[in-house]
Order: sequence, then structure tokens, then C-alpha cells
Amino acid sequence: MLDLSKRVGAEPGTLCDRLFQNSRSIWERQFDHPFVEALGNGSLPRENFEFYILQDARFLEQLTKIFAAGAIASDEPAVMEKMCQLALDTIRVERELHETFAREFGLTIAQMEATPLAPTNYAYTRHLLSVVNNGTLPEIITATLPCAWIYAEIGKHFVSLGDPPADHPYRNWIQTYADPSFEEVGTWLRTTLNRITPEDEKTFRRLDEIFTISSRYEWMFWEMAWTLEAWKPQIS
Ligand SMILES: Cc1ncc(C[n+]2csc(CCO)c2C)c(N)n1
Repeated sequence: MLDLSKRVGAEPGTLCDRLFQNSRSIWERQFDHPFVEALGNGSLPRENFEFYILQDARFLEQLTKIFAAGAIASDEPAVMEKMCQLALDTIRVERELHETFAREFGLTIAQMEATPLAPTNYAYTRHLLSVVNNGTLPEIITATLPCAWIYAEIGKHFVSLGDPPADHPYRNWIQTYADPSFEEVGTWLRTTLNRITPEDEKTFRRLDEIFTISSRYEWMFWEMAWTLEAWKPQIS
């Protein structure tokens, strides 16, 4: 298993470093998840990738709302601006996914939008929405932090294994997340969270719980796409 103790950069001693250290073993399990390994080496069956992209498009719709709620929860114009920017970037990525992959998969946009959320996707997005409903700005940022941070780390990890060849079927995906502009999202979320969070232990415990749950759902999202997860019982 990949040892992330020296690889994942959160500034030592900060709140975000403490959150990361507590969830490190969950993060390490993502790098050798069969879906992630197969995505990286290009052997992932098309069916699993399509399932993943369809679910991810629906996930990003919901994530957009979480960032928008972060803008509402903030009183600082610079934070509001960045949260609005993240909401806008996320819905745009989502639209691009729709348009590109609808063409590639031979689906209409209406068909893509009609894809029902699989159980894990439903649960993950309900977790995020419940933090929005009950939470403070540090809680909202914490809920979204694993998603921004882990993808940047996985993108860098793939590139560290060697530049994907031109005929790699998932080259675009890898390059999107290995791009330094993507890492900047995680850096901004961490810097802001470290700065605005009160230092008491009760707050830390709540953020730690939220961070751990989001980290687990990130692992479960790969697992969902690897197993083509379905609702049970199945009804026809
Ligand atoms: C399940 C899931 N988790 C994380 C991402 C990565 N991601 C895509 S957009 C965005 C925020 C910045 O716009 C982040 C972090 C994803 N696509 N799907």
C-alpha cells in the first residue's frame, strides 16, 4: 500500500494536517483501489468508466450547491467570491462532462440527466447537503475538502508513474486532475479552513467526523463504479 505519510502536503501542525493524519489510512486505500489502478493504467473496462462519469455528472450538480451554500455562509467578500467561483467552475465541468461524454457514449443530454443516483452517490450527496443545512462555514469547507484534495493527489500520483501515453483511453481525465490549477483549489480550501476555524477541541472533533465521512465516501465512490452498484431489492 502507498505510504502517504510523506507525500500528501498539508502544512505540518495545521488543522488540515491533523484532519488528514486521522484519515490517512482511508486515503491510502484509494490509491490501490482496483478502479483507481485500472483508471491509471488504462485497463478500466469502458462500462465502469461510463458508469462513473454518469454518476459523477450527477454528483457535480449537487457539489455546485454546496459551494453556493458556502458563499451564503460567509461574511468575507473574498471568501464569497471564491466560493461563487468554485460553484461556477463545478457546474461548468459538469456541463462539459455532459456534452463530451453524451457524444462519446451515444446518449442524449436528457438521458444523462435522467440517470438515477446510485446508493453511494445518493448517500454522499445527502451527507454534503446535511452539512450545508446544519453547518457553519468551516463545516461546509471541511465536507468538500477531501473531494478537492484527494483528486489532486491521485492526479499527481498517476503522472508520477509516468506521463500517460497518447493512446491512453483515460488520458484526458488524468490530465484534468494532474493540472496544477486543480491543486490550487485544495490549497485555497486548506488555507481558508486553517485561518477561519476556532481552535477549540469540540470544533475539531466535529470537523474530524465530517472529514472522515467525506474521505470514506470518496473511497466508496470508486467502489460504487467498480461494482456498478445497484439499489436493492431490484424491481423490474
Ligand atoms: C466523487 C468526486 N469527488 C471529487 C471530484 C473532483 N472534483 C471535481 S470538481 C471539484 C471542485 C472544483 O471545481 C472537484 C474537487 C469529482 N469529480 N468527483
